[in-house]
Amino acid sequence: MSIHIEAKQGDIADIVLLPGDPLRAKQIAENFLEDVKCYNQVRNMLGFTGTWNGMKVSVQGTGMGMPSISIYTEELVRDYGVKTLIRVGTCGGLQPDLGLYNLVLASAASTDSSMHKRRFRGMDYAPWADFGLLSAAYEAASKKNLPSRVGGVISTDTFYQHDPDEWKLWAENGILAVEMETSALYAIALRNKAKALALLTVSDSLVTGELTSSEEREKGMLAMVEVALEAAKKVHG
Ligand SMILES: O=P(O)(O)O[C@H]1O[C@H](CO)[C@@H](O)[C@H]1O
Ligand SMILES: O=c1cc[nH]c(=O)[nH]1
Repeated sequence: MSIHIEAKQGDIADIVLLPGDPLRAKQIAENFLEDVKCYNQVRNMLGFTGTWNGMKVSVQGTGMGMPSISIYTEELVRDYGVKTLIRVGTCGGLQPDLGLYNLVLASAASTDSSMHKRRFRGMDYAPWADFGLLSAAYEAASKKNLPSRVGGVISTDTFYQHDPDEWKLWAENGILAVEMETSALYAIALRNKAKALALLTVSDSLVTGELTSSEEREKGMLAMVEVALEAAKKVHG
C-alpha cells in the first residue's frame, strides 16, 4: 500500500498502461483484459490488473498534468517495483499533416513546467522514451497501417493558454503535439531505471481547429491500446 494506491504487493503487474482518465482505465480493462481485478479506488483513480494474451498487465489512471502523473508513477516504480510504463493518452496536433486519430509516438518531451529546472538547478533536461518500446510500438502501428509519427511533444502545465498563438513557437521548432504528462513520466522512469513510452492519439488539431467527439475518441483509443500491448509483449515476451 502506498499513499495514493491501496494495492497489496503483487497486485500490480510489471507492465502498466497509463491513461489520464480513470474511466478510460476501466474501459481498457473491460475491453482488453481477462481475469480483471480492480486494485485501486483511492480518489477514484481506478487501477486494474488482468492478463492480455497470457501477459500480466495493469492499467492505472493518472489524472491530468505532471503533478498528478508524478504521484502515480513514483509510487508505481518505487513502492510496487513497476518496470514498464506506457502512457495511452490524447494530444492536440501542432503540425498541419497530423490528422485526427493519427498516433504520435513521443520520442522525447519538452515542457513549459519548471519541474526539471528545479531538479537540475536551472538547467534544461530533455527526457526521452525507451528505444526498445518505441521501436516495437512503431512496428506494431505500421503493421496495422495506423498513421503514426515519431517525434518530440510538449508537456504543458496549462491546457488553456493565455496567448492563443503560444503553441506556434513549439510547432515552428518541430514539436508534433501538445499534451500534459509525458515529460514528467519520462524523467521519473529514467531516474528509476524503468522503461517508459507515451502513445498519444490526436484528439484535436490546433492547426485546423478540428475536434473529435468523446464517442469518436473512445473508438480511436482502441487501436492505440493494442499498439501499447503489442509493444509491451514484444519487449517482455
Ligand atoms: O487523454 P489524457 O491521457 O488525459 O491526456 C490529455 O488530455 C488531458 C487534457 O484534456 C490531459 O491529461 C492531456 O495530456
Ligand atoms: O493537452 C491536450 C490534450 C489534447 N488536446 C490538446 O489540445 N491538449
